[in-house]
Amino acid sequence: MRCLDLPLRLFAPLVLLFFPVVAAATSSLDLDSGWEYRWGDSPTLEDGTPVWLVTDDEAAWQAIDFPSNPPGRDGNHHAWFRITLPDGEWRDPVLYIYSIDLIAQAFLDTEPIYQHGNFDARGQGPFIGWPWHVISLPEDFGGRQLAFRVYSNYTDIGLWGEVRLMDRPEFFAMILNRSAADLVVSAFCLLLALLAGSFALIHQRRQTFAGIGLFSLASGVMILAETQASQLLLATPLLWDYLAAAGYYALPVGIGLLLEPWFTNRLSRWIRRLWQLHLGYLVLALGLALSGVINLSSTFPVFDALLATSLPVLFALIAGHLKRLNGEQRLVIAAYGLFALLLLLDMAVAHGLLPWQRIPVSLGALGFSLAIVAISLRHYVLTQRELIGLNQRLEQQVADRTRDLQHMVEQLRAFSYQDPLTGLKNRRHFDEVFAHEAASARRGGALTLVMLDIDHFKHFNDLYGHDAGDAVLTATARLIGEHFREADVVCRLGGEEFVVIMPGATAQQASEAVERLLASMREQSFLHGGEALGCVSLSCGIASYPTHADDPTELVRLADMALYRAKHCGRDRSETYAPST
Ligand SMILES: Nc1nc2c(ncn2[C@@H]2O[C@H](COP(=O)(O)OP(=O)(O)OP(=O)(O)O)[C@@H](O)[C@H]2O)c(=O)[nH]1
Repeated sequence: MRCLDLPLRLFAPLVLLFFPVVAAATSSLDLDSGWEYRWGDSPTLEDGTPVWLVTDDEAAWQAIDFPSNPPGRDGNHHAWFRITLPDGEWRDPVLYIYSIDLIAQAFLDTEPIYQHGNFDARGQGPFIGWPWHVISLPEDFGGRQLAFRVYSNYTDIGLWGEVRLMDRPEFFAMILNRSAADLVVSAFCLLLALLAGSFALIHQRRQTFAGIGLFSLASGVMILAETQASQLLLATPLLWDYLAAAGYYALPVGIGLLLEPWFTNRLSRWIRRLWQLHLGYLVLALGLALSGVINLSSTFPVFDALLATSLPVLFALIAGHLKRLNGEQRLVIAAYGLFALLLLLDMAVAHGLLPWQRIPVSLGALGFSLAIVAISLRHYVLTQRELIGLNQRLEQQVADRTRDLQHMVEQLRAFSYQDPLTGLKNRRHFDEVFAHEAASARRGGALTLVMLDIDHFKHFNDLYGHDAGDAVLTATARLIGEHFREADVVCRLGGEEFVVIMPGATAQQASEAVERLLASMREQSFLHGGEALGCVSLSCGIASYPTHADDPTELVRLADMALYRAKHCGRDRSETYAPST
């Protein structure tokens, strides 16, 4: 789990496609042959120089290709490795090592030149992380002996991964080039984690988003922590290893959270148990390591064994139920399958089951994140389409409702101008139409107003009752309407009083119409409930513009005066306004 780069032969084309910067070339020399090892720890001379660096006990040293895990460990926690450095032309040379299990001292001939970790009096010390190392060398190192004193109570002992001679600028370029892709992937995963985490807080499918969020966070943190450039950002190797462990251990928890709701009872219970087991291990292992009970390094092999078991179990469990899942869910499982495969390969390299090579674990994380993003984008497009459809339906509904509302408003408006008993227009309508006709008459034209009032209506009501009075009002209104022109506007002013606006009519024309109406009234026999109601008469007052008034608005008052005169003169008659009245 300590290596994240690419097995170049397999993945180089893919990586070049995504991350061309990774392919920058470096010239360097791998020290992967010519080593010797010796089990145990060297005694020291009085000045502290290890005896094994100065004595010539050649038989005690054994040849080994790479300074790691020599045969016959037999419970040994100490080993020494040495090599005679080759000649070469270097400018500011360094020795790059990735990495050391677990702590070590380096000597050039007898001179101590580097130390990783602290050795106590017994030559032991705690795990302080798995960083890469860069050891400065003098330019004349050719032919000199480089030796490592190593302590490890871990499964591996010695140097690990790569041991390479190079110039310092090339070393920096290599670190940056190797890290660029991982930094991008890590940022991508962390961004996805942030988005999924936010959705988990507000969305209904909380567990799904929590699973995606945790998985992305775990991958992002793990990749960032294992990226070689992280050590340049913050030289705290143990902290980075804790973060890498936390991310690594949390991966199966995240995927378990995501997968659990996709399956039914029994299967989902098994998935829950698996992720809970991993969560338990995460808390226990990191808790014990942080509290100093165990070394963080010792938690990795146990987790690797746990994951190597739980991964096949998980895939075996879900394999038979894939048909029930939809395409998106299968895509997520396929992406996780690829990621899991890379994790297992990386694990195999870390435990020496496969030769040293860089496994593109970050590519697995990228694939998973891209699958999630692709699914999210698809959902976004579908939601957008639904929204557009919904919007159109909504607009249609709003248009329908607006039309209904307008119709209602028109109806209400009509009602507000109508007298409900007689069906004639009411006083409000009269006021508006009269104002309009008066203005129009003022611009040139005649206008006549006729006021009509039923005679002794109070008495009538008293005699026949209010309902009979209503029937007479309705019949009278109809009769009035029948005796005037289309252009005339008949309104009920209130009570038993009516008015007729006659645009363009003279007083004479109005008088003739009124006389015909009065004659009809006299002949009209009113009925109510089958009962004859006797005669009802009308009194009328007429005033005309410009004959009787300088201003048309005067007509209301003048017609009213004429009506008063008609009443006064005995009712059942019509009077035209005369100035003397
Ligand atoms: N049935 C009925 N009666 C109404 C209505 N509106 C007003 N009235 C009655 O009409 C009568 C009007 O009486 P008055 O103003 O004294 O006039 P009148 O009795 O007709 O006397 P003159 O106008 O002088 O001939 C009152 O008794 C009102 O109650 C209505 O909508 N229906």
